[in-house]
Amino acid sequence: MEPSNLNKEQDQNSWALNAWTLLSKLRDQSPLIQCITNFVSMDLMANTLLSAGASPAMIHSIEEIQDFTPHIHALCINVGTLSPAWLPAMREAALVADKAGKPWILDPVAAGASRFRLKACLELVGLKPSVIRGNGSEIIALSKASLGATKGVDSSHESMDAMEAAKSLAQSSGAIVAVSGAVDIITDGHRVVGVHNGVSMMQKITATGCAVTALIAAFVAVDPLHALEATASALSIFGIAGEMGMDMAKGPASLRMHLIDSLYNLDQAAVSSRLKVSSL
Ligand SMILES: Nc1ncnc2c1ncn2[C@@H]1O[C@H](COP(=O)(O)OP(=O)(O)OP(=O)(O)O)[C@@H](O)[C@H]1O
Ligand SMILES: Cc1ncsc1CCO
Ligand SMILES: [Mg+2]
Repeated sequence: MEPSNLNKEQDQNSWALNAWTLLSKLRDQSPLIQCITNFVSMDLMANTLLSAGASPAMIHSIEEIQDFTPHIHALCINVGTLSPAWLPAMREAALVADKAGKPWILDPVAAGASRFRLKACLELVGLKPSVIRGNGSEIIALSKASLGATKGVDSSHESMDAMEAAKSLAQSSGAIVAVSGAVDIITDGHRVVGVHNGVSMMQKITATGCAVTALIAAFVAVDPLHALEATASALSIFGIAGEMGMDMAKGPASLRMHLIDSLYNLDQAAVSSRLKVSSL
């Protein structure tokens, strides 16, 4: 084998081992993940976290944050069905999590769809999320701080179109930035990693992006000092569950069910043989 191919294979093996180790830790530790999320995603997000081994809590009232948030292991904030009443609770939870040293992850759903949403997302970016995960259009809007040609919550860009936007957002915010798509891109502003798992039918199930953001929160909860690796691992594990689910599915509705079952049943052999991560 060519030395460069040998290096790639060793790299792949070490990514697979790391992803499996993190999933095993998650199953052992069952981290408590607070989710302040949109009405559409609550069910899929909670079930994704449960099937991976984490403990979800959809607690979003501002009255509960001072008591509850210090006890969590990570926080996921998703602006999907944002209204002015929700924003103070999001701010407060991000501040309390940060003060308690708990990682928090931002999903800037449809960031470029309106001025209200963009301003809210930019303000949340300023509250030091560990990771920002969006689709191509969301990351481009956030990085340029401008409204975009929008299809609402769906992306009108390929993830690769958002490569430079992702790097620049990571550098300006200090967060790890992940862009989902056919290839998921994960960057700290310097290093860029690509995850080549998943199936395109996942885009036909609403809130798969929201669900994988929450899964990233759970992975970062068990390895907070390596947020880039934890983020890439979560995206590859979710993608592998999608691939295995697709082998049994007849369409989006049954894929949703089989994806959750595959995530729950995932073993080391499947992770080792299917995981595809590369440096970009
Ligand atoms: N073409 C594709 N091929 C393989 N996997 C894909 C493809 N597009 C998206 N995915 C996977 O589907 C999941 C959701 O990504 P997507 O980019 O659709 O998020 P999103 O637009 O934020 O979704 P939502 O807003 O509905 O939550 C990710 O795990 C991603 O890797
Ligand atoms: C469809 C939809 N609308 C607002 S949030 C959401 C879920 C996917 O992001
Ligand atoms: Mg989304």
